[in-house]
Amino acid sequence: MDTGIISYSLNSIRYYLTSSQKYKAIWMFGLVLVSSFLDVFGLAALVPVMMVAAEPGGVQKSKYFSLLYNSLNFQSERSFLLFLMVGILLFFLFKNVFTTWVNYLQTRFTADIGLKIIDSQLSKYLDLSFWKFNDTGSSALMNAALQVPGVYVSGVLRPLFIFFSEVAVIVVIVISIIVYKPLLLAILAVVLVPTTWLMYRALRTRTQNIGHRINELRPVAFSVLNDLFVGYVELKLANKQQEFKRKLLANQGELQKLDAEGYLYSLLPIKMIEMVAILGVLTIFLYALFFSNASTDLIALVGLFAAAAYRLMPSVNRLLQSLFQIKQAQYTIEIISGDRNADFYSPVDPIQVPFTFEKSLSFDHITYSFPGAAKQTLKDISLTIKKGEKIGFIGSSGSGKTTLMNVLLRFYVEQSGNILVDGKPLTPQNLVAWYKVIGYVKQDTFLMETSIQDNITLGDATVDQERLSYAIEQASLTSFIAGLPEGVHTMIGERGSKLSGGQRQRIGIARALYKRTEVLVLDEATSALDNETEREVNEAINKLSHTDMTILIIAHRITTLRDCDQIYELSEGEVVAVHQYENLVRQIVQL
Ligand SMILES: Nc1ncnc2c1ncn2[C@@H]1O[C@H](COP(=O)(O)OP(=O)(O)OP(=O)(O)O)[C@@H](O)[C@H]1O
Repeated sequence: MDTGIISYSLNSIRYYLTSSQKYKAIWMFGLVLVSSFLDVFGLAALVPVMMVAAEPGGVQKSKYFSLLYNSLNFQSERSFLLFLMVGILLFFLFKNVFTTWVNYLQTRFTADIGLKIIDSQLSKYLDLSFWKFNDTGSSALMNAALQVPGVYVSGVLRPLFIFFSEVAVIVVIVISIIVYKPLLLAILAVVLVPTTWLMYRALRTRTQNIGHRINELRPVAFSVLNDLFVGYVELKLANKQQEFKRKLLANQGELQKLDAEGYLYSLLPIKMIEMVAILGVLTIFLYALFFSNASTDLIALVGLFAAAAYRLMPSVNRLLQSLFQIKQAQYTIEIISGDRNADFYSPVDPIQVPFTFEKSLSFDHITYSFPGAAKQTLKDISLTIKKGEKIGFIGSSGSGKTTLMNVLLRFYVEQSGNILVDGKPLTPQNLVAWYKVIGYVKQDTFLMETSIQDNITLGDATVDQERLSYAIEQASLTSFIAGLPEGVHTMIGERGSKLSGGQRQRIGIARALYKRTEVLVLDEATSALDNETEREVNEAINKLSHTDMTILIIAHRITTLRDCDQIYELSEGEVVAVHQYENLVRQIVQL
């Protein structure tokens, strides 16, 4: 009917199936067919048995039943009927056990594919280049990684099975009608095919649009909900919670409406088909009534038409419903097979070479501009840092400090120039080795809702206790942790809600130390830290100054840079000055 959407769906699955799974899919489809036939056969067998049972002496009148009766040597009609009833009961029992088993296998199979798609989606998104990752946003990614594969399984895979099994059932019915009465098929085709086709044409675009709109609305819901709960404090203080709640409710209201509309469309086909079938019956009747030469054959034909249409209708209905379901979930196919543009990804190169950092680290004529940006964010930056040095970076907001560090961390890749480690450029082939060397403590340290220990070790199953104690000590966390009832096993709350700002940053520092970071990038918090927090963080940085760690600090307060060997000042993506701490302080005092 619409080979487009069906072949599109099949192609999307093929990508995820191993060759053994492809065979399994065919085998599964065979089983689904058998269960559909059992369903049809069960109902078809019931009617003649009931008719024979209802009529005394009916067994002998029927050619097939009398044959069976005689060949099995039955002595009374009553025991034969009992035999038939038991047979039917056993058949239905078998049929239902069998179809349940097939349903189970089918759901297991589709769930396996669903899991594979989630896996592949996650791998895809974990390889996203950082700018594309930021561009897409976490709400959309969360939706595309979990929700979309779920909808794909229920909205594409399962309906595909239904579609094919109904096609097979319809084909069998049609063949039987051709054998039995070809004229009937012609009438059925004239009545049912255009209706079904028009019905599908009328609703398919609408249904597809509903799917797309639902897909637009879902990430927005995640995002607003996230704002509502993460921004609990700020939104409450600003008296904005109700406004955000209204936004979420408006979003959910539209979603519910679309859901209802989609549901309504799925109910329409059967009603329309029924109307047309009735119209067909009435037309033949009217023809018989008004053209008196119409034979009794015609009346019989009406009966047959009604019976055949009655059996075909549910199948055609399920077929249409499955197509609509796939149309509504078509966006999931677009998402899981889309975004394969190589520019969006920076996967880790499978060939990795070992690498050491012994002497120096250089930014060598680094230039970077964000995709689509008119201006360069970093303009020809060159500077060299010796191993073990502590280097500060200052400059007004937006001058490019974080971007420069992101190039060093390889989240952004320079358009020209190189990052040189001991004179050798960083390439995709030494990225894994580089990530072992470098650590990053962000302004808003990433914290998990777990214990202090798990936050420092990032959930290491076997913890190196000595390294952990060293990291805690160097990050000035010893006395704080000692004062906690459960020590390092104390839970820190969601995103570290039970910790102070300084404690959070120091956990980040401890994490870098536990990892045996050799080059640490420290982005000092811009948010107004109170004096105590500032003292705590400075104390930790101070301690680090006496290690052989190379430290690059983006500072917003001059005092943080007391132990720095050099301080680079950036302005509009360029290094405009290099300072020593004392000179800098003197300059500021003079100002
Ligand atoms: N993902 C991005 N896409 C486009 N432009 C960006 C992106 N991230 C940052 N920029 C722009 O690049 C410039 C440098 O930003 P950057 O974050 O490096 O500044 P910064 O010196 O670290 O500022 P701050 O001290 O406020 O953190 C800014 O003009 C910023 O708007």
